[in-house]
Amino acid sequence: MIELDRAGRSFKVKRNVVHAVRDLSLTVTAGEFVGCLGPNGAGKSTTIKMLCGILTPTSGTVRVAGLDPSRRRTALARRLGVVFGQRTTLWWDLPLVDSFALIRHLYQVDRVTFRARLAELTETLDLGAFLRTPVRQLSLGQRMRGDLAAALLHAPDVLVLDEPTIGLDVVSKAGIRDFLRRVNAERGTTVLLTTHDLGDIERLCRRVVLIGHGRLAFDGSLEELMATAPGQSSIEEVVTRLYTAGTQ
Ligand SMILES: Nc1ncnc2c1ncn2[C@@H]1O[C@H](COP(=O)(O)OP(=O)(O)OP(=O)(O)O)[C@@H](O)[C@H]1O
Repeated sequence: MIELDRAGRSFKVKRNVVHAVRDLSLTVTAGEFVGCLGPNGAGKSTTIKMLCGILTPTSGTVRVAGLDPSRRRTALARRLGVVFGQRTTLWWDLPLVDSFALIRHLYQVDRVTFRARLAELTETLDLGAFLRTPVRQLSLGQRMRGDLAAALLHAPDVLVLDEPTIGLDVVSKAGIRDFLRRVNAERGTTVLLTTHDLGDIERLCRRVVLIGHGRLAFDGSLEELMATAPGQSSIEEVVTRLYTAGTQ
């Protein structure tokens, strides 16, 4: 469902070249739930942007649902849902429900299907109390639930999330995690998420990949991740050890 084959992305900054992602090969199959970790500046967001077609790789290839994201953005949009925790895709001044109506038009979802999906998402994400509130007046937790609904209204096969729980309180985080678990288990949606919150990884991800200096530094199960540092009992300790052992 997601394939990166020796993908790389560099940026020219004045006279220097920044290699944000280098030689990254990764395959995520349909129905997987994969968490992506890495220190600040490791290349996670750049990778996500290549998966969405926002950035074109400068080397290697990227495929999502069999499509080249940067060349087939419109076709890909029907198969892919994206949430950036730090930036909303909703219309700031419009009531949430109006953003959803615009998304229905953009993705050409028929009215009956749209109504059924919106009702389901409103219930599972508990959106009812603020559907008519302008997005700019929503709390961060409410806005994130709105963004998740917006990303799923067209029932994509793949959901890519860049720090979806950033800034949320423990109860909001638990709600979002529970929702994501259900989306993956019940709809079979493939999920790739980046996070700095190790609770997201522990509670959601069967597979963990770690990016350091733009390269793949680890790919395996949570148990295999823990086994990289025998004697360390918490995921925080294991990840700290990996980050300080050359991935940053
Ligand atoms: N548009 C750009 N121009 C120049 N350099 C960039 C650009 N985008 C990213 N970079 C650089 O690429 C590297 C990887 O950045 P990226 O945002 O992918 O990291 P990240 O793993 O998502 O970090 P964080 O966890 O802090 O969000 C960094 O050194 C960053 O400064």
